Amino acid sequence: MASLVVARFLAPAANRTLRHIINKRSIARIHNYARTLQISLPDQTQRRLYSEKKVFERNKPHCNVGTIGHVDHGKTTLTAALTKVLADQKLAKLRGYADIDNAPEEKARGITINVAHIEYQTEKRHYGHTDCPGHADYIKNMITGAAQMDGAIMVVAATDGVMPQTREHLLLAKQIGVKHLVVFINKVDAADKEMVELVEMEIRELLNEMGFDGDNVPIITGSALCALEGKDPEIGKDAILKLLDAIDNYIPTPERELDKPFLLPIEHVYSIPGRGTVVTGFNKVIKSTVTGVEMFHQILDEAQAGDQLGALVRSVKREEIKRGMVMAKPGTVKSYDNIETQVYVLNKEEGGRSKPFTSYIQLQMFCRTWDTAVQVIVVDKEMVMPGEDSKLILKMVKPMVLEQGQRFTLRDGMQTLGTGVVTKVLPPLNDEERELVTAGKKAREKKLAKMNQ
Ligand SMILES: Nc1nc2c(ncn2[C@@H]2O[C@H](COP(=O)(O)OP(=O)(O)OP(=O)(O)O)[C@@H](O)[C@H]2O)c(=O)[nH]1
Ligand SMILES: [Mg+2]
Repeated sequence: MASLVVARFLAPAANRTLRHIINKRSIARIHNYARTLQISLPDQTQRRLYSEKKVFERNKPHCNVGTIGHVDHGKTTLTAALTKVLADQKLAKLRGYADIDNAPEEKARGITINVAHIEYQTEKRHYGHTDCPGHADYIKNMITGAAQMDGAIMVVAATDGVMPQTREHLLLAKQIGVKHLVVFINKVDAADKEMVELVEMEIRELLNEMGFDGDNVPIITGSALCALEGKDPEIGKDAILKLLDAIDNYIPTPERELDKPFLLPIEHVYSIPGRGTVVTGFNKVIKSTVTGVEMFHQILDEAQAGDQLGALVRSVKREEIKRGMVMAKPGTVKSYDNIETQVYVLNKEEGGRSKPFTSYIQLQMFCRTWDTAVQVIVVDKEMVMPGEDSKLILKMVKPMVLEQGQRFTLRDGMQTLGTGVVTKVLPPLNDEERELVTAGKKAREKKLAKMNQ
């Protein structure tokens, strides 16, 4: 029966009617049928599908980058400008500013709230680009966005220079594991030359201070707005081309760990394919099968580590899956609620708190795409001062999928408190400990007072 369907699908592949009805879904279906039946599609059909750009062609290395930096410095404008300049070379589809910041609240407030994923290519590589929000209220989204980057594009407006989230984003990116970055000094149309030079010096100093190679990180100056509006090519289009060149050459193509078991932190619920995959997290294990994989709405023959993957999963309701869960090969991941960590606590200048803290402070822990409340136990000392590196035990309100060596961020309300790495997983919390972790503030204080008597 199934083969009949395929035969019907393929036979008229050469005629125009089919070309019109070919859409993403029918192509996926054709591919999946073909795969299930272990037949290869005729060349002609393959070519047709590819020529319609509906199937992802893995003919260049893939690299994940993205824009970070202080609010209003021009990250989204730059993202749009990158697609514009590359669209002229047929290496991208133009994505306008309003198309990237497309949520009603983003439009109304003129700021980015959610990260946006964009794709483009250069001659050298295929890029997934994540445009992050700069506003301090949306650092949470920035952390998730940056966690996917192999390299970052730090945007600094020449009119403002280094601002609080310039520092905070740099520090977070570094701690999350983004080792390489290039800098774009934007809005040079609105600043004089001296100002631009000063800002460049300031950035190099900051980069060195934060442990990046400040003397050698490429810094490109230009105007994203001019590039987007097709004005003043010297600071517009040419600057964007220079930036792309710096990205191509300064951010190395990452070595992907292709031999490790499949693991996909879920960012959006949508759909993806694979075989025998499990969606897990939040104490809940859902078994399912991945029936198709795609990247940027194009079908993949095969997904790899590092892809911006979309997976179609069979018979799982949308409401059952949430951001923060992970998809993984059965039996390869575990969740924990008690861990030992090494944490660097930010000082005030780095956007951290000004006062020390002691055991039993409740914080929010951010990791991959999830976040959860944790209770902190300070080990080996009374209290932790801002700017200190400390061993902390974190007791989590709910078990989360994690592993030793994993990096995370700790936040206290709207403030980033520190960043760290999981050094050891500890035995699960007992009932008493769990009660203390999940209790409200008053009940916790009461319990602690009793314990100390
Ligand atoms: N003069 C000038 N203005 C620019 C330039 N690039 C961006 N802008 C303006 O700066 C403002 C902020 O730009 P966005 O691209 O939204 O900034 P952003 O960094 O994405 O902001 P958030 O995502 O909210 O942090 C907009 O009004 C842009 O038009 C530029 O090169 N020159
Ligand atoms: Mg933006």
